[in-house]
Amino acid sequence: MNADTRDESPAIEVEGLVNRFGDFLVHDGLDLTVRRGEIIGVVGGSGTGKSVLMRSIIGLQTPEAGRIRVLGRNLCGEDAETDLVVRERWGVLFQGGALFSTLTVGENVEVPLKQFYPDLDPAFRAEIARYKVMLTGLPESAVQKYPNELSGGMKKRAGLARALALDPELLFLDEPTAGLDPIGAAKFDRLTRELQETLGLTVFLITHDLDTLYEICDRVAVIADRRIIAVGTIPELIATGHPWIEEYFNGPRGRSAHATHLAGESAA
Ligand SMILES: Nc1ncnc2c1ncn2[C@@H]1O[C@H](COP(=O)(O)OP(=O)(O)OP(=O)(O)O)[C@@H](O)[C@H]1O
Repeated sequence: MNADTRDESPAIEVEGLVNRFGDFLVHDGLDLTVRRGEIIGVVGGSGTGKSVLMRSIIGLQTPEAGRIRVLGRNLCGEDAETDLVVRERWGVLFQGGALFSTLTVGENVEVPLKQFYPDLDPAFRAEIARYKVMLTGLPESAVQKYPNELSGGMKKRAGLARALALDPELLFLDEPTAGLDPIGAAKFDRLTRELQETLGLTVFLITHDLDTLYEICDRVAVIADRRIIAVGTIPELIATGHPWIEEYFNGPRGRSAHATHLAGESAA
């Protein structure tokens, strides 16, 4: 365990974030703190800037203004550090998996290993990749398969294996259950929770999936009006009385997800 891991500072701190595309202001003074070791769900209407927020945090989008600290390092703002070693400490599962179609699953998982550890023995690198693939519940045979030979759920797992390649402390998941059937989605939720617990991960999870929010998120952050308007447990969010939050969680789908969650709790 290194010094930064023992550091008790939040996993992610975003302050005063501003993002704009032309005249379109996406974020205007957005603040968010993610605690170490939590699964935080990020929700909001379509186009409210959830993915742009994630892209800002992982350095794929340069904000117009604001400060971003990840695992105690300043990534953005006047005092930004240029040493980007922190990038090794997170893994990202993009929407759709974003796998390289011409590489096998194993080779896809090897990509970050090659990038960050170019001198690693190829056989050892392949062995790490195989282990990561199996960690996500895929059969060993999946290592040699190409993305177009996999189902949607398997592709997500393969993308997750690649996100775990560097033993990250922080995992970013952008709509991981989108496009999965309800059983596949529930399995993926359980996998996320198991990995978070066993590997001690902090998880930043963008989702529209109410079941995911109820089943595995410790807290939920809501984006509306270009900011995070509330962060908390689902009961805490509902208690804010904000009309969008009220409609989101107390609408038919929200009530159904809550009922499923309660049924699962009483069966356990
Ligand atoms: N590179 C870009 N250039 C121009 N506009 C962009 C760019 N990236 C995002 N946007 C716009 O910023 C807004 C926020 O996009 P973003 O993808 O973050 O939304 P989102 O909340 O993740 O939406 P969804 O839930 O539909 O995935 C959208 O209106 C989008 O069209």
